[in-house]
Amino acid sequence: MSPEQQAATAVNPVTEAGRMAPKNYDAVLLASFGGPEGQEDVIPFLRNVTRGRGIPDERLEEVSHHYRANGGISPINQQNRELKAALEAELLARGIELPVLWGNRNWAPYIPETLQGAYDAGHRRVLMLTTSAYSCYSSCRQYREDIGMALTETGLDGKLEVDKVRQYFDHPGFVEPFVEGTAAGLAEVRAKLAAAGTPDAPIHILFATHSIPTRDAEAAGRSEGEPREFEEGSAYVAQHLANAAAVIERVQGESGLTAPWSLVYQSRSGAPHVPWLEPDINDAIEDLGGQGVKGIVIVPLGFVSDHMEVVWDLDTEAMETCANLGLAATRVPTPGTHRKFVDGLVDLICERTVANNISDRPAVTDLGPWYDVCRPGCCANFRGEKPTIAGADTTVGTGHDPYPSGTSGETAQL
Ligand SMILES: CC1=C(CCC(=O)O)c2cc3nc(cc4[nH]c(cc5[nH]c(cc1n2)c(C)c5CCC(=O)O)c(CCC(=O)O)c4C)C(CCC(=O)O)=C3C
Ligand SMILES: [Fe+2]
Repeated sequence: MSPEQQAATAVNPVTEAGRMAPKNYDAVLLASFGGPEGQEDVIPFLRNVTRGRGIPDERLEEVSHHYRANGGISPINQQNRELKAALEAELLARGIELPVLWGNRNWAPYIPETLQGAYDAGHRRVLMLTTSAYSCYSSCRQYREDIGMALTETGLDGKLEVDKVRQYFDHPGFVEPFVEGTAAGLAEVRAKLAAAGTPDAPIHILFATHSIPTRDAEAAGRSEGEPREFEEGSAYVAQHLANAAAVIERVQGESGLTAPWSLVYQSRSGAPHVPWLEPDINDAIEDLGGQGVKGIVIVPLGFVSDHMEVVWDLDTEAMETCANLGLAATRVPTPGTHRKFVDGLVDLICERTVANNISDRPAVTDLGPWYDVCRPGCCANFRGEKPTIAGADTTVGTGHDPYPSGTSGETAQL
């Protein structure tokens, strides 16, 4: 460990394994992407999303139609209101007194306003839970930066402590809804093929996730100077592959159903000359059709709720590709507010809290359980470093942690 890292762990109660000792949090922050709630919101929302990200205007124009076709409304905000209510209900049922606050990256309620409101209401120690399960810049570091910048902007750095729940891609609460959905999806497509008089026709399972630039994929979940190697050179890809294999194994074990599978990508953005993860789901469907596959089960393994990227890119576009090729197809639900997912998220909160602490940290792949505190340099932002929380090398949020290393914070005063 470098002297800098040693200094960082001396002020952060973080163990070697990237764990943070349980604390007495006084609020949970449900942090999400945000989405437009009417036609007049579409363009301002897209500007917020793409600020400084080098997305061509043609792509924005195209994406605006996805929202416009839905009345200018993204389903994501309502889904988060429902998730917030479900989390509150489960916390209450377990007798845990933690309010759930909600803040978004790209639309109201915005994260800085939520944090200011939290502070004004007397909260001092907040645990952030995001609606992103995997490791990459967009799904992990960007949220850490959003908090880092919000604390700096509001002048709350050093006054309000914010930590983050680990990336939960392989938590059973996230995975099990996909297991149920995939088993049901396989049965459904098999039944459709049987009804068409081809009961034994081949089916293929496509695990779908968001494409990201290959440079971001390579930097995902990677610590500076760390020897850990990931499949296909990317923690983002490796996490999806391992999770898909875990889903397949469980589906077979529980239902006896199985089919060949592959990991595919969707929602590619950015300039055409910049390489992003491939293959695109629509290209994959065409290839499979050409190889004689007759049924497709789409599992949106990269996503937490049935938001626009799911209802447009999968339910509209990918399903249309299947229909054009005469393939029987279905799209499996995302975890959304599935009982097991909500329970799992509350378990993840309990991993971090002194009251109702859960010391067992389940993970269905051998990549996890992922880190509570990101290692130095993890998921690099190639456009320049920003203040971040929840990293071993960060200087905001927990950088001002008043607890000595390894203590629970139970008796500490703020
Ligand atoms: C990995 C990942 C997730 C999964 C993790 C997670 O769930 O968070 C995700 C989710 C989402 N992405 C969403 C929407 C958009 N993403 C965009 C652009 C981008 N996404 C990227 C990555 C991801 N995105 C990237 C690398 C870009 C390029 C710009 C940049 O480098 O930052 C754009 C701009 C237009 C375009 O280029 O498509 C939009 C509108 C919505 C909201 C949907 C709704 O409204 O219901 C959600 C949940
Ligand atoms: Fe996105």
